Amino acid sequence: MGSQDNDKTVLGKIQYTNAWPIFYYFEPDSLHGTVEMITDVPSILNRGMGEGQIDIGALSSFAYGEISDSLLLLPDLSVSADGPVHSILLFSKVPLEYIINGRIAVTNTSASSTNLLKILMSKALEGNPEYITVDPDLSRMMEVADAALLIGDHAIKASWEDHGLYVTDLSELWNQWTGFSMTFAVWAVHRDAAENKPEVIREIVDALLASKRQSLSDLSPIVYEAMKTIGGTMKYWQRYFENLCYDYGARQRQGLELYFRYAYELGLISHEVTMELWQEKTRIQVKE
Ligand SMILES: C=C(O[C@@H]1C=C(C(=O)O)C=C[C@H]1O)C(=O)O
Repeated sequence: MGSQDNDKTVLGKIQYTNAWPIFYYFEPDSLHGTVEMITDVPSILNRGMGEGQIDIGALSSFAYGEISDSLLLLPDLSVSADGPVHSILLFSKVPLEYIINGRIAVTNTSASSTNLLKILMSKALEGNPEYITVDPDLSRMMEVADAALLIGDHAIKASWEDHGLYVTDLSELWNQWTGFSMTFAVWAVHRDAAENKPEVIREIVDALLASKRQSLSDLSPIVYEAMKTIGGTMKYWQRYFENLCYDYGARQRQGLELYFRYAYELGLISHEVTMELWQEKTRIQVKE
């Protein structure tokens, strides 16, 4: 697996604002290796990782879980929230408890959030709704369903509209129900790319970590860019980015382990997920 061209490394970048801090100062042209970027919504990147066109980069945590055997998790990188996330939102005509056996339209851009919804509906609310997967367009979704799940910038823009719908933040619901944090995106590398070109991968990981550090030390360039391209106020974006967590430590790992366990119990993932860090693998290789 991985891109067939050994001189080129293909990197997946999530186009939503929630992932910007990790990519904002990442400049592929400044690296020694040749790195090609593919920027898209999570579901497209998930497929690229799964089919091997993408070697390294961001993907839905759920998609990582599905193919964890062929991937290694990159350290200290994620899009997580320990409570509300503000951009994984279920819009409904009536309060949540009345739609647990209804019809829910879910965005075709997601994997983690659609499966989080299934876990919450089934295990927390003991419901069994019908799901339809469609383009992320709130008014169209509400024409064909009782509720609509949007993620990323689609959810953010819809949350600013005056549509009179109930809004449930799925990350907040997960946190209230389990007490755990939720990780929506992780960064991972194909095992063969990690093995065949360790220097390039090391350089990419260092550059992503450096971008994250620089972004978080002063959010204002990202905040202005978000205002310019998406809209909204400075205060909104400052709070939005400050509320997200970009780390991947014990807290995020525990939340993700629980999420994968529930996904397995419900048959959403066909196997139990074992998470292996790229760093651990490198250390083992160094010792050998
Ligand atoms: C926080 C978010 O997380 C995103 C949600 C994803 C999913 O549902 O599969 C994937 C990547 C994340 O960037 C968001 O979209 O708002």
